[in-house]
Amino acid sequence: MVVIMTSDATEAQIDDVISRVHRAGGEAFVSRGLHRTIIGLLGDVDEFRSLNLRRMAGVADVIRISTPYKLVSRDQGPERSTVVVGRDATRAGVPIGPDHFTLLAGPCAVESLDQTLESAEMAKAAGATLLRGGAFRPQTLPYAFHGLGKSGLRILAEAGAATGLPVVTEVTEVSDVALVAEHADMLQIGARNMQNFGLLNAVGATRKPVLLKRGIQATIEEWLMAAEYVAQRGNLDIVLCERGIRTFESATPATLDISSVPTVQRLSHLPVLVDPTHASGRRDLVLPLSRAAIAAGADGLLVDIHPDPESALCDGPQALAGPEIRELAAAIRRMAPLVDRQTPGVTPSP
Ligand SMILES: O=C[C@H](O)[C@H](O)COP(=O)(O)O
Ligand SMILES: C=C(OP(=O)(O)O)C(=O)O
Repeated sequence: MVVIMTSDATEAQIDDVISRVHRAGGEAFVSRGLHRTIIGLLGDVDEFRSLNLRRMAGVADVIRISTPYKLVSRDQGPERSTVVVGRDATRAGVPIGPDHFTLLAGPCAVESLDQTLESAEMAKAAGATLLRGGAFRPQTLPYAFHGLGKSGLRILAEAGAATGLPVVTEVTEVSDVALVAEHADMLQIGARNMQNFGLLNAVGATRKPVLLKRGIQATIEEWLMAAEYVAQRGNLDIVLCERGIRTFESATPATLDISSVPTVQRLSHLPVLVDPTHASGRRDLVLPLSRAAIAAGADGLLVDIHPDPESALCDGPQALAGPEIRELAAAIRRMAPLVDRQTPGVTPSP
């Protein structure tokens, strides 16, 4: 069962609901998003029914939800959520949600200040409104480049500040969450950590938006359950990212599950992006997959770019450079309006 609070509910009204639930022997998990606060209830449903929660001040609705994930379920309201990244006293932030098409781009790995700055400028010129780059990088091969760590975070933040783009980066360890949250506007949980429950709890306890990639072998339900962990810790600012799943097909590292986009949007109110670069591992497939993602109704794209992919320390074959980025920008410019999306970073065609 979930309690949906009105958009103007006060802290005292939220506390009253929690106290009433506790007195009935239940547990209450408060989750806060941009437009709504939801309280997930755990305990005896019949007991909760007798509490008349719907009549309490600040309560908009009380809903019984049949899915195993409650706070991220679409059952709790018809509206899809918008998550705003990088909002503070001086910046309006970047929306990711049903009205926009948001491009996140940057180098798969932060390698140096020059490379990151150049990538950030390329990303911005292509209409990206968020800079994504890796400082802590999980890799199958222990001898591969694992990122610059803390200095990579500083470089990314500097490139973000220089270009005015809020930054998104992966966190792989619970012990690094506070450090990464200090430097980044959005915390990425990579595919390999989608079911690292300690990490999900830790990012859920921050006030930073979370980008949750689908696990390589995860079903949609497992993915949404992972999102529920983040929400249950209080953070409803979650954006999902489809990045392909492992199938018998070996032509690409993963098979992009494009049907997950409308499926997730039917099951959950959370925004969903598509990452065509990690799914395909090949630059020539990024544009066609991006077009498919836009047409399928994705809320945005996450793509790797690099000023000189041949010299990239990792994932060069999938990184877009100058001409491909311009093609991608043109495709977004043409296609996003056809699916009723605004593209704030994209300059309209003359
Ligand atoms: O996902 C991490 C990197 O981008 C890289 O593609 C991972 O390579 P791996 O599949 O060999 O770990
Ligand atoms: C490593 C990445 O992707 P994934 O976790 O989807 O493999 C990434 O986005 O940098």
